[in-house]
Amino acid sequence: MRVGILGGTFNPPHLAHLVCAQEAHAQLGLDRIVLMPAGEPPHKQLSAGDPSPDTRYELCLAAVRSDERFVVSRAELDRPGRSYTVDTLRLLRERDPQDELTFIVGGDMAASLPSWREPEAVLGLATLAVAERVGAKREAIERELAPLAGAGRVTFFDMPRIDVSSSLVRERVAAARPIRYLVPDAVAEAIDRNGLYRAAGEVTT
Ligand SMILES: Nc1ncnc2c1ncn2[C@@H]1O[C@H](COP(=O)(O)OP(=O)(O)OP(=O)(O)O)[C@@H](O)[C@H]1O
Ligand SMILES: O=C(O)c1ccc[n+]([C@@H]2O[C@H](COP(=O)([O-])O)[C@@H](O)[C@H]2O)c1
Repeated sequence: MRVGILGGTFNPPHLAHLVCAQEAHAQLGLDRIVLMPAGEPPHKQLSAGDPSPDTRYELCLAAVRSDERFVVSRAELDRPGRSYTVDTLRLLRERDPQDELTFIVGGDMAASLPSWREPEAVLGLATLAVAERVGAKREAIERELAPLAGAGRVTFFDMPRIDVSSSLVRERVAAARPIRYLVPDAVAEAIDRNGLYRAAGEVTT
């Protein structure tokens, strides 16, 4: 099976995550997309008031509920410590050695691959599929990744530019502005029902 993995903090999942995954699914001929919420994001600091990993998992489930192309994995939530992608890919490879793995990232994340844990091992385990996103230029990303062994396993796909981020959604909720259409309805309902993001958290990077 050709499996695409969209890793993220999903704090919360939004429209651009789903469009990104959908375009990878369609353009790269993937059979299934796995949303992989990070238990402890390797490069991001969550703030104290942020929802728990389990709540972010529930938000991901709500986001993909009625779409049979998507599943949500608990692999990184059930593993203690920082959620390094290389560990996740090794686990998936061990579980299903026949699967062909594609790790999907937004262009902004792709350029940072050299600073990830064992970036060359990541490229040995999976194809890296990069969505082109505002501010992320293909040539700049290729230049950044060229020195890595396995750079030939980086592929690009197009997605409509969607200037939505989890930070934007959080800021809008904190400012009592509507988030309908920026996130799936079930996610907006869960955010509302659980009173998430009402107090502005410290900005994460
Ligand atoms: N608008 C977008 N267009 C394309 N890719 C995106 C977009 N938003 C997020 N992604 C990609 O989705 C993956 C998971 O992102 P993440 O969960 O960190 O969301 P985020 O919106 O970037 O979060 P935050 O605003 O909190 O930094 C990353 O690979 C990221 O590059
Ligand atoms: O493994 C690493 O060193 C590493 C460093 C930065 C990001 N990642 C992964 O990239 C994905 C997107 O990251 P983020 O910070 O946008 O949620 C997510 O699955 C992270 O675990 C992984």
